[in-house]
Amino acid sequence: MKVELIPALSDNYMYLLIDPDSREAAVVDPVEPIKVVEAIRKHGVKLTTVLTTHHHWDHAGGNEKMVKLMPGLRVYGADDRVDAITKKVPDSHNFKIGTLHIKCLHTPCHTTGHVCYYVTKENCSDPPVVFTGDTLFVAGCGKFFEGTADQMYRALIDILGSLPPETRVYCGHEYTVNNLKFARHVEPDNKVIREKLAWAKEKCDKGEPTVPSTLADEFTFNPFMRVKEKTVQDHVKQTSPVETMRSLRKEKDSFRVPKE
Ligand SMILES: C[C@@H](O)C(=O)SC[C@H](NC(=O)CC[C@H](N)C(=O)O)C(=O)NCC(=O)O
Repeated sequence: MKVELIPALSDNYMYLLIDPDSREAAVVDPVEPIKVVEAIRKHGVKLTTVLTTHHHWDHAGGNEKMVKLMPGLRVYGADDRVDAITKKVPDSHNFKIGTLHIKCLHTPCHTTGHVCYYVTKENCSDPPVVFTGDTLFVAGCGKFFEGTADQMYRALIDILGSLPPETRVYCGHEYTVNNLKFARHVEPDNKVIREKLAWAKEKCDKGEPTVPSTLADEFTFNPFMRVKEKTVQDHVKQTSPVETMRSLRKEKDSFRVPKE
């Protein structure tokens, strides 16, 4: 399978997901539809589907225009607030884009109707991919606008954390440098965080994306995926992983990112 990353707005990512066998494609969170149409033309694929992670304008705000530009598109989401939605998916709902299998994973917390899309292809050596919207970022997670620490723990650790470790993570925003500065504040002695931060700064200086990461890597540098680690728990003076999640989010909500 192929994933084309399309930058949008100031720090959002849209993704074109292509099944190379059927040339059928889906787009994730097409907030700038004209850019999506250009990408479809470039790849010569047939766009059939919009995958919406959640209802926020910077993710679902292009759906109406996308459907006007390409009538007949199926628009998936898990929230009645998603613009132009045609299919409200239950948790674990499965469907296909050509020969690609898509599994909808409900991850309520950033918004109540947030959904991640997990994609696999049979008899294919490519690793699986997951589109995580504003649930999981590289080295961070979304704010708990409509949910709780228990829900984010379930989303990050129980649901996303039990996918295969090699799964590629495609998230909704480029926040990696700021997230890693917070991660370094939480675990100043974690060498992996410092190395990833140096790498991410270099990528951003060159105008290149830091996406995708892998789930295995997230467990090494993402404080919100590391809530079972003693170093992270000690930082927030907690001993339970869920309380650690709650304290980390509270601290990050008011964290002043150092300039450097
Ligand atoms: C409503 C819509 O705009 C969002 O929810 S965006 C996701 C949100 N982002 C921010 O609050 C801005 C972050 C800042 N620009 C940065 O670079 O970090 C969010 O959930 N962010 C997660 C976080 O940890 O800040």
